[in-house]
Amino acid sequence: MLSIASITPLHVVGAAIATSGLYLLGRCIYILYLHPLAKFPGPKLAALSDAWWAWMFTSGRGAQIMLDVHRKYGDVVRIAPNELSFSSVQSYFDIYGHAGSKSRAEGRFLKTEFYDLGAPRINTVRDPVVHARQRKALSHAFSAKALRDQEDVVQQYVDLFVKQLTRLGSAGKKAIEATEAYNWLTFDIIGDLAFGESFNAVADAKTHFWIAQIFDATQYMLVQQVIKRVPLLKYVESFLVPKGSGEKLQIHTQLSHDKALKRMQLGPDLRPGKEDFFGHMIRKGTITETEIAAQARVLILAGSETTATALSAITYYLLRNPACLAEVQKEVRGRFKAMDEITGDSAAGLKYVHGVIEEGLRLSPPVGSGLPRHSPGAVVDGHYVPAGVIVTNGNYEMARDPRYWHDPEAFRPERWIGEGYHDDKRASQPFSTGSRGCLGLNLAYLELRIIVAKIVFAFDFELESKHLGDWNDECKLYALWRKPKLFVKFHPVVSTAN
Ligand code: HEM
Repeated sequence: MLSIASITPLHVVGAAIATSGLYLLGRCIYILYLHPLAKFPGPKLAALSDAWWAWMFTSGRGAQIMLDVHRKYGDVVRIAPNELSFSSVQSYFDIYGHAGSKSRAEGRFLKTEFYDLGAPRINTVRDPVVHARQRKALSHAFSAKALRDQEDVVQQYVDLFVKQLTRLGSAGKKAIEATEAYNWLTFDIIGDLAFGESFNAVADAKTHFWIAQIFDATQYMLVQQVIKRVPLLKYVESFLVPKGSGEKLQIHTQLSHDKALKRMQLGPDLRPGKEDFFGHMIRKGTITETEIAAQARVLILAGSETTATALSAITYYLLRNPACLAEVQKEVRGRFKAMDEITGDSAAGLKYVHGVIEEGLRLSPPVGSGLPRHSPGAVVDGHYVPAGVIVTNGNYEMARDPRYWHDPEAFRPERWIGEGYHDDKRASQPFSTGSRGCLGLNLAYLELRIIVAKIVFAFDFELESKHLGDWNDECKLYALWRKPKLFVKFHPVVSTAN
């Protein structure tokens, strides 16, 4: 027996270690066997600590890792002590579809604190009442009339883009890096609709300084969210974010304010009688310069990067599937005699183009991560999920699930035509669904249809990056997809001089 007098510092340290060890052991036993989520399968490390989730999220391979864990563990996987990932059509609609059908916050799956990224804006605001107000105010910019008005802007930049592809590519002799070129185009379109002035990226054939900040700035913001959940990562932050990305975020924020101020000064009617993103609110005096800056940043990123990512994937898949490229060329060139016949309406009738777009969005969804929500205490696909548990349902996994898709890894535009292969098309949700689903969906389809139809009409494509591996393996997911270089020769088949 030890007497008090004989207790040494070593004894104290030993006792402290033993107590901590017992506590940790007790906690592990609780988390693995007694916790309300203990019955759900998943990697043991994920159940024990947020570290597994942080690794998955910051690895650049998050989408593929989630695909693998669902293949291994099934439809419901515990990916953190207090988080479940689902992967079924039923769970997708249980989680994201709910919000649309309920008028009060109660019973809804609301966005989690992961979305707390500075001033609350349309895609990050968590309070459902504030969100509904913001969405209603912005919805004018996405009405059917606004969309018709916006088509002129889209057409103007697409036509310039087609000319630039001919010029820069010396009529097909030189390869063009398509992922960057698509960014010029989609950022110019959205920049014009948001700020009333182009970034001039297509005209200058150069990524605008403001846009160049976005990728690193977004990665930086997301890593800060991961650090909030796993504070120890602060010590290795420099390995998780590109150098200087914190400063880039500041520059980007400042530039947004400058552009927003200019937009306010331009007044409501940028193009008389035609809607842009903010004219309606400026006219009614319901938006301030700071709010324009915040919303514009979101709209520009949400509306450009996504569409450019879809176009890059579509181009890759067409080049890797020559029979599909020939089929889409046949459809477009058979339907139109001149470029100016290609409009939002006329392109909407192109079934194969529709299939090509949907298939690109299915195989390479531009929003690649699961969208986290808090369970209100509800049943998801037959499983009761206690209140406060974080849930996601990855679209990436669902869109490659053989239960829903015939030959899921294959690019088959024809699956979207008529009965197709009898796939369950609800299993591809690139725009999400419900009250937090994409507000710009119709604008995105308008752009994609016009751009795909026009470039297929105007050019034969030739892949210069011949050694590129599988597109999704080459892309890295850091909130946004960092895409590989995709060098393409665009051979003009019609005159694009005028
Ligand atoms: C292919 C193109 C696009 C894809 C795949 C896409 C996808 C998505 C997805 C998945 C969400 C839900 C995000 C979440 O829950 O966290 C979303 C939200 C949103 N998107 Fe898109 N998007 C695209 C284009 C656009 C365009 C062109 C705009 C307009 C400029 C836009 C504006 C928005 C807005 C404002 C939200 C937030 C909606 C809300 O929370 O009420 N998106 N988008």
